[in-house]
Amino acid sequence: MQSKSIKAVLFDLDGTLLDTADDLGSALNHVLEQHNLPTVTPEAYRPIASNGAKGLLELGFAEQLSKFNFDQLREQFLDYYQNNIAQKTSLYGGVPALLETLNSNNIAWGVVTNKPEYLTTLLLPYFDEFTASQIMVGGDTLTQRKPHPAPLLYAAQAISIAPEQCLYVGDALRDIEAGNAANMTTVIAEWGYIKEDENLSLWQADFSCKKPQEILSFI
Ligand SMILES: O=C(O)COP(=O)(O)O
Repeated sequence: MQSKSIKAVLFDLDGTLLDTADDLGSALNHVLEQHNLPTVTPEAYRPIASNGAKGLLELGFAEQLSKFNFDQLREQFLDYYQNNIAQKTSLYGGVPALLETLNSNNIAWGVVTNKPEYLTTLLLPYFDEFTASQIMVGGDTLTQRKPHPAPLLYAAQAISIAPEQCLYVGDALRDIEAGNAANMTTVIAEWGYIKEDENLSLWQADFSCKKPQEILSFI
């Protein structure tokens, strides 16, 4: 590994390190079934999976949404998800090897997600790889969440690495906006939940990768 100025890698979680879409989709379909509405296919929910409970409920309920109490739907969704959080979720191929290489080269790494902290704390222990993570910042750890840079700046400070020496890797525009605003080097995780017609060149990321291992070339 070449020695450049990058000393830490911070990652988005859903759609970047973990493929959580099918457990999120199951939670959505459970709520839809409870209300006798048609369920949603993986092809439809996967590109939305990074948008959390709100984005998925908006997709599934569409124009029916206004007929329901949104907070109640969200609670049903989160209850089901919490109780079934790691049924189908897995690390993306190449992620374990990437994290292993970071560990063996003493590159600090951690997670900055918009997923609520209680769910993230519940999910990460299902995967031994996260024991080496040095920081976890959830969507409600601070009052601001991505695309605001505050969670990223907080993570960098917690691991005592200057933001300019951090990479931030994510699969959503809000990840790249947050990373750029935090003065980090930003990388698009193209293997994540990105719509087919998305024009990634408009995101203004520093780099874009098709596979997790490619991230090592920036370090
Ligand atoms: O659950 C969410 O809201 C999205 O989570 P992410 O930031 O890890 O993509």
